[in-house]
Amino acid sequence: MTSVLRLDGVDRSFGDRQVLKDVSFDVTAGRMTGFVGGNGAGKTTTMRIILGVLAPDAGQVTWRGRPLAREARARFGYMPEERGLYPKMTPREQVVHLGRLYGLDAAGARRRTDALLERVGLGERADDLLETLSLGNQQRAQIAAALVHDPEVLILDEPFSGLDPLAVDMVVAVLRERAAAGAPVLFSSHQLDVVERLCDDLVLIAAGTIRAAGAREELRSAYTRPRFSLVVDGDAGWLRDQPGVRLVDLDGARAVFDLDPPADDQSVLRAALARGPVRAFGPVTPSLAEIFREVNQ
Ligand SMILES: Nc1ncnc2c1ncn2[C@@H]1O[C@H](COP(=O)(O)OP(=O)(O)OP(=O)(O)O)[C@@H](O)[C@H]1O
Repeated sequence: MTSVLRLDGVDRSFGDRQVLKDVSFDVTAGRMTGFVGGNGAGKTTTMRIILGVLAPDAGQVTWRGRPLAREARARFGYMPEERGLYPKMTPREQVVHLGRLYGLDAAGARRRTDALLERVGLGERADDLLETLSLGNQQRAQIAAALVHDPEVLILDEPFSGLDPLAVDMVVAVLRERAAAGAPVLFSSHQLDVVERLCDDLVLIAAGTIRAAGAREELRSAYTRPRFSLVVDGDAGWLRDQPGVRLVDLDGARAVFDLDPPADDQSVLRAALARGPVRAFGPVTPSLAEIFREVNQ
């Protein structure tokens, strides 16, 4: 796996407030990287530094091992948090216009626009004024706009906000196609369930500091404790008296617990079976939401 975009020791302050502190992470070719953090954590600021809209106070952004230059940035696709479409234009005019700005010829821009608008499900609304479209449809147009020049990298600030579940699935599919074609995709989102489903790699930021970064599964296993869940028929309260069992949650017949050595899962399962039927038993993998809460503590 090749890291193509790298941030190295990036600091940034606004006035006397430092909002990014030693931010370093990699974005890898062909992978989707989810950039996750609470409100004001520094995601947009980081993305704007990657795009060259803001300069870092210290540190650098490198692209394929070299400081990121203007020409390389022209091949980036960016979807800013504050969406920037012209309300009096139609999606078709808007996307063709952006394609031309990126250097496509008129016929190429039109061809690409038609294909993209169809792909994002806006084919039938392509000639309506943007201001008459629902927010979700405007968002679809934004996504087409970010893709019109067939960018080498995609940097997307909250690409799923305002989308209904079907539209989320559509955008997920489009982004996956881009990643499979080799383009690294960095996207921020508050929708942790979507991030969990979509990303290959994760970068977790809190208060301007990177708290965790790496492959999703590695992060998950790093945060996995020997935690189990058990569902029985009766009351699972007897678990309180099992040596080595630390109850995390008990709700009648359902229990979630951690095990301290030397207790092991099989002995707990045997103890449960000795008391009656066991309906479910297994290890609990932490959700991204739980990991997120933990790194924000
Ligand atoms: N131009 C600016 N001037 C002053 N402060 C700023 C500026 N831009 C951002 N900030 C501050 O920097 C911090 C990080 O903001 P940023 O927009 O990067 O966070 P974020 O993670 O994108 O948040 P959200 O998820 O709420 O969009 C915030 O406290 C914000 O108020």
